[in-house]
Amino acid sequence: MDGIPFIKMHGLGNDFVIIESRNSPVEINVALAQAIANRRTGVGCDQLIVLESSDKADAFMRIWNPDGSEAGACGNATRCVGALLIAGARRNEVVIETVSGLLRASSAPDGYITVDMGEPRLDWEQIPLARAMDTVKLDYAAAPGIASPAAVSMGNPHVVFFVDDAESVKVEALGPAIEHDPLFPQRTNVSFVSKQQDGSLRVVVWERGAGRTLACGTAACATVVAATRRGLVDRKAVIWMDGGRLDMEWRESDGHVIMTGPIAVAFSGVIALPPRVKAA
Ligand SMILES: N[C@H](CCC[C@H](N)C(=O)O)C(=O)O
Repeated sequence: MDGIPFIKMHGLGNDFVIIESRNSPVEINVALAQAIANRRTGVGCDQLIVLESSDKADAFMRIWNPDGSEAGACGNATRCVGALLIAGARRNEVVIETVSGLLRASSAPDGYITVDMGEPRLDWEQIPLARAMDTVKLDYAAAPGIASPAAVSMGNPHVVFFVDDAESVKVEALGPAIEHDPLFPQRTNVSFVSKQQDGSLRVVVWERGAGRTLACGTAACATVVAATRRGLVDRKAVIWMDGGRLDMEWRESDGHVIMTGPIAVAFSGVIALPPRVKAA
């Protein structure tokens, strides 16, 4: 039976099916992406990642959400792909091309991976928003006490709400309405953030096209940028997501957002394709 080999990896529980398509191209379409990502009838993942050939990087990383939409960035997956490419290339740093630009991944102590996620996009048209607004504090309210968020793009749209207690936000109730609000023409990822006693930031995420996830790397990037712009942190932050910790910096020297965190391999396998049934 025909099949597509894959490896399942995750970063803090944000999990990915990764398909190698650089040598023998694998044709993925919306229906196949949805089928693979389906947690009941497929392999199941938060994003499907397809590695394609690139003439300016070690690989081009294509990112599919479980709803079949393509995403412009995926921080935790970039760490996982970085680890795979570093192992294969026997180098400590690799370059990954995405639709949003070139990202550099490098090995860090304790088997962690550091990714330079590039510069945030901060203009309302770059998020994008449907109308001109100050992205430090949007003129937008989602619910009582859930208002005036910041907006940041890391190559994908993020809206960041600062709240008293992120863990008490009803994410599944609020997430879909915010994701689909007409203010966000390309929908948006949604983060709820609260500052903790020790100065770290607790972040709970509703992802565009994926729903609630245990972690989201680009949300962590958007959060450190938004929190710095709002005066809550000074460019560096320890971010605690449901799945664990990310160490973040919005670097002053070049304005790039740097993320460091763990990755893990779960298993590998083959996605079985339906037998080619010949028409009678
Ligand atoms: N899990 C990913 C984000 C996926 C973003 C995707 N949901 C979108 O439509 O932008 C991360 O670690 O950054």
